[in-house]
Amino acid sequence: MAHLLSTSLSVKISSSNRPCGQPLNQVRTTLASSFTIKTSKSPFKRLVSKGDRTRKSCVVLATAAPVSKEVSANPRSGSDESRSDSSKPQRVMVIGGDGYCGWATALHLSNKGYEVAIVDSLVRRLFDHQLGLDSLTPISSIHNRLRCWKAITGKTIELYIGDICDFEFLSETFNSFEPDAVVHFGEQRSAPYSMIDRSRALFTQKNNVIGTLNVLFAIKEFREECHLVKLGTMGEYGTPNIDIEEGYITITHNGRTDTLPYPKQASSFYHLSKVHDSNNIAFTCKAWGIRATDLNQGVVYGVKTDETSMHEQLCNRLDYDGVFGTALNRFCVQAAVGHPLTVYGKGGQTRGYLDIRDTVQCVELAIANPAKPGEFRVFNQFTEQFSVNELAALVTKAGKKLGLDVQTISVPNPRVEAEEHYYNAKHTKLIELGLKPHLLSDSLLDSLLNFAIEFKDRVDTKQIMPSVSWKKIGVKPQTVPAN
Ligand SMILES: O=S([O-])[O-]
Repeated sequence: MAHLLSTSLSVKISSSNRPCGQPLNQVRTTLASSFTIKTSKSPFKRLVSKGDRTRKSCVVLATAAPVSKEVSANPRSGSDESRSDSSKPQRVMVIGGDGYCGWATALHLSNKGYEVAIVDSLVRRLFDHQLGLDSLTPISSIHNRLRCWKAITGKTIELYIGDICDFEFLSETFNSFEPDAVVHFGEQRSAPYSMIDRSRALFTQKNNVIGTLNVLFAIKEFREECHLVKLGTMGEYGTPNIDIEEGYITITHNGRTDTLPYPKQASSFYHLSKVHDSNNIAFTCKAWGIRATDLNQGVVYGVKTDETSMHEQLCNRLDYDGVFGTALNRFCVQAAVGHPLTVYGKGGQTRGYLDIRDTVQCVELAIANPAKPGEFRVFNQFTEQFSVNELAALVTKAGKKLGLDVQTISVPNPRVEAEEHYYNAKHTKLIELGLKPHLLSDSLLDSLLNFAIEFKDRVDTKQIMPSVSWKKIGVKPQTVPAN
């Protein structure tokens, strides 16, 4: 692969691409350590020729010259023979395509024959640097990932590096790529991160809400037929003492009946940002005729997909820390290194879960079956419900089979949440569209545990315990985790 790595790259860094007021020179320094950057103000020359389409020239160029020639030869080719319906979207912009779900999704869609562009500010990698965290798995730079993908499959994924909160950048990106669908993963996605301190709470809500608003305005202004597939969260609903419906509930009140948005009871500044997004999207569907699907996703586990397993440079990230790590992934890594599984409080917290292979399948299904103009669809995107105690028991059992001595401890719950509660959430709409779930099985747990064992020398056990308390959030900037 070495020959693929030597091309020099030009990247536009948007001046607003800075979390928590970080000075631009710090961003440059961080990024410059991994690849060459040209930061001249003059318009960047695209290396990717766009054939017969005239496009603005000042967005990104992270694609290498030899790749671009092939792109220009067939700018709108969707190579998947199974997708013959020309009304289906062909060009998909994956915002946040360098992240955990975004990367797996971008590769999956590219493999399925969609023309894919990744839009990402790379701020997720910066969070790791700032908080002293790291993925269990070594991950390649986005540029090397894309070169590797091209080398293996012959498929090009375009790359636009910048911040969607910068509307000028987003407009250029939209006009350059001309998406038929936008999959929006580009949000700060950690509840604990949003509860670290005031500046992270503000960053989360500004980044998420304004980013989504900009996407809505970009669709209205430049691509009104474009279908927005937005990653929401099951956490928007909270844990009500009644069944959770998919987005809407029909209520009879004082003799009158209406179907209304399902009540939202978010439990962190992050979850609240998703509620605000849902409201903004619903409103613009009504007011402007935007077509949108809100995917209220459950907790994602797993790491491998068909595509990310093709080469080590395509490997996805796997977070096990107390800020970004998700429950089952964290437990598997804890079991692999002999750390007791950290159950928060009583462990009766129940949520919907899904395998990352189902995340990519669900997004594809949503794109292939778009919402109608003006429709705001909501799908609950998970396949099974588990309590934290149930997950701990499953990991203990699977660990035993591999000869691991797995213990569980209850740690004081850093969150404010019900630890024992009713939970029954509907999740039929994606199944109706054809989702074939990968349910949590012994073999998946085996493979996740073996994966964690393979990389266990990379584990920094200081990252494992929760370090962010919902109650202790304050205005003073916090440095975490400093256990
Ligand atoms: O890449 S993310 O979603 O942590």
